[in-house]
Amino acid sequence: MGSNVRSFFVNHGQTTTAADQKLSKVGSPCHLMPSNNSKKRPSSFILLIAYCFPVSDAFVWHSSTHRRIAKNQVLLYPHPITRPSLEMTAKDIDGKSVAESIRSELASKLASLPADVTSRPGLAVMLVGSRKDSQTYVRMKQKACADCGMVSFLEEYPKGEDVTEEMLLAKIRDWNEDEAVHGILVQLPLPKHIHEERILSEVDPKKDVDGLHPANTAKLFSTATHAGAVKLNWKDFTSIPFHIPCTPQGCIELLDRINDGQGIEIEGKNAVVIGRSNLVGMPVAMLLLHRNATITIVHSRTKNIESIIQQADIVVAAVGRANMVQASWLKPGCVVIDVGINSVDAPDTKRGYKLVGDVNYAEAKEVCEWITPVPGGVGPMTIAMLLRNTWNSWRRATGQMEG
Ligand SMILES: Nc1nc(=O)c2c([nH]1)NC[C@@H]1CN(c3ccc(C(=O)N[C@@H](CCC(=O)O)C(=O)O)cc3)C=[N+]21
Repeated sequence: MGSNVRSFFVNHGQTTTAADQKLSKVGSPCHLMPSNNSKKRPSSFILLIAYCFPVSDAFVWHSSTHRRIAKNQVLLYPHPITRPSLEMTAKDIDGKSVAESIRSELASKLASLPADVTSRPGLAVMLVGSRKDSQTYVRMKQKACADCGMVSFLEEYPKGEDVTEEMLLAKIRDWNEDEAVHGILVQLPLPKHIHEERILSEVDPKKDVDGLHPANTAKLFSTATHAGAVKLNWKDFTSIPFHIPCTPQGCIELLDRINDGQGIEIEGKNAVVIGRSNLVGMPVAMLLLHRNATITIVHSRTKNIESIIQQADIVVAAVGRANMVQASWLKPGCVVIDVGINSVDAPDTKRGYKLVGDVNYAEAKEVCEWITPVPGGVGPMTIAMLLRNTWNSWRRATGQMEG
């Protein structure tokens, strides 16, 4: 095999042409090797084909089984021998246990406060309407607070349709003044007749533990330092003197903690974010940018979405469409952070539904190196980051932390 040879194809007719086109789109030069002329094929190659091997950054596409290959799709498949660091099946990123350790760290910090510090971090949650999922999330947040020794306050407006913006604004002003409240969270979505941005803008930015106030968003989307001459340290969220949305923070925290706490290098990597919401897509792209990744945001109007994702070292999926991202869209060895929480019917389960991500997990696991499961991935991190934001807010308010 010459070192200039980067990709091989075994010709299996039409599909090879599709593969060829797709690979050239990805920018990988390919060499066709006709399989209908078996005499020309070195015998060792047959074994290699069976493994679908890459030679450094080159790939042989295994088409003979047609197993994971849908019409017009190419599967780029890593070989374990030529890439020793790559295992055939991805490792799960255990968000649940990372979140648990963050929560217990917070709990022990709170438990070991000096006796004269009697104040405790307080989180106020506003729940408007009677969505079942929102109720569940709010309950989880309150329990998380109690578990680690924080105080929580709940203001519920079950009849969402009767609520006026003025009522909500008045409550938020109360909380802004209340010294026992260090974090304010308005559970989203709000009923249609309520102007979401108007409500979120009323929250004191210092208490905006969701990081959704325009003042906090602006700081996240800026390259200014905000800390006088001191450069912000994007590797330590606790040192950042404003609030950052919880789910995006959780995504980065996971990237930093995988691989037995060593994390993976973000700098210089191609990161593709799928989705552009205020809550996740846009802020997570900014966080990746601050960590010197090259970012691309793809969305419903993006052309050639698959070939863009195929170039990603890091994929963050945050669209809310069950199993949208297929294994064939992923570059072998990439890291997948699946933010999607979609419920799909599952009549044989107790709840009658189950949660799945935006990524086709079972298939993707065979291609990428690391992947977050759903549930048990990003979800629990969101809550852990909310607690940490509330803790930081309290420390700043009580003069225990600069900034
Ligand atoms: N202002 C605001 N802030 C939010 O942070 C916010 C919001 N609105 N609206 C809705 C989304 C959703 N969200 C989740 C939090 C935890 C899990 C979570 O812990 N999920 C578990 C499973 C939970 C289950 O089994 O139902 C998991 O993924 O393992 C999921 C989703 C916060 N959100």
